[in-house]
Amino acid sequence: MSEEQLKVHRDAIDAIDAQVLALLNQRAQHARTIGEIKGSGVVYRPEREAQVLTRIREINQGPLSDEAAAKLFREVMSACLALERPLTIAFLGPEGTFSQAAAIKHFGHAASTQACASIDDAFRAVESRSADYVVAPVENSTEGAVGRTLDLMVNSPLSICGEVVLRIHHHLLHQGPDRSAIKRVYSHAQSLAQCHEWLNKNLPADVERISVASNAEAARLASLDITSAAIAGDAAAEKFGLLKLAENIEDEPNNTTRFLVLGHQHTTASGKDKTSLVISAPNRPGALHALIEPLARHGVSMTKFESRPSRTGLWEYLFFVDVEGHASDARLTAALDELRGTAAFVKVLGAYPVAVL
Ligand SMILES: O=C(O)C(=O)C[C@]1(C(=O)O)C=C[C@@H](O)C=C1
Repeated sequence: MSEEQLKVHRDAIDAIDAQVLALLNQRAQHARTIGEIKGSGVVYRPEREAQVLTRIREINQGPLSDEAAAKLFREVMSACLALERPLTIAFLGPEGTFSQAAAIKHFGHAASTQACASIDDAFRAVESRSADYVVAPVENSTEGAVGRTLDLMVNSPLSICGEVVLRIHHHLLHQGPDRSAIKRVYSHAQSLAQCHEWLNKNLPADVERISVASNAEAARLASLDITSAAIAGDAAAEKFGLLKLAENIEDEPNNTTRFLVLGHQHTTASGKDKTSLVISAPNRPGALHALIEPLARHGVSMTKFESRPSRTGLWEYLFFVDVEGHASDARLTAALDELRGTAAFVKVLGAYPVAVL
């Protein structure tokens, strides 16, 4: 292609960029006015964001993929929302964790992220209103439930207002290119478990595996010592300037973590929602069946069922249940009313849009 031909297309791109920018600023102006109408009310509207992103995917005609188009609009909405009021999102730190990556995936880059020392601290930051929302891991496709997040939700005044699904890729990170220098590998216990087979096959048996509070902490430790390596993701590799000696070492190629977004608001229906509940049954035969039966009878589909010891009585259990639909849907309201009559304890943890990205 000649320089002249390139110029024709670059001039066209310059002209289009000017139009796109003018339109984006018009959009931002509307968002700013919406912010004024909302006044001191809640600015972040997860149901509306889900509708905007879903519509973008539907009307996209390419050549951009639906995913790429939705990601661009994710950032556009993030910048528009920041004009109404910038948001602060608490996550399990330090900087560079998958929780931070999930927070940015969901809220875009215009939101500020606030690293917390534990999932408990991240909940507390929002409960005390020093942050607006918390993004907390709740389940991993290989390792199962994140018990601490489930336990915290039982007593927290916060409600779930969104979910984020993140593909997790782990890498072996090290300061230099020489794998034989490695005497120990640091990572979060869940990540060590998710890469267990790879470690068995690819590192000598005497290389110690040490679990630490987070993958980012593991990367920080590896950046201080040539005999240490870490298992962590891209963000941690970048932050601590480490080399990827092996990429995508997770045993399960579809390794995915689901995170929940919690805040002080109740989300209205978006058209494609989920509701999360925690319920407990009296300790007698058939009690569990009695809990589930009203859901089935009212045609409510369950997408998750997880049990946890209740911590209040020996051999008593709490059941974490996700169902399709919004808590305000007629079928769900009827099922919930019946459940409240039979279960020892029922709490709606939140009703929220199904993840679009
Ligand atoms: O529709 C709104 O309520 C807006 O504030 C606008 C907008 C957007 O940019 O589209 C921005 C933030 C909200 O979370 C949802 C949507």
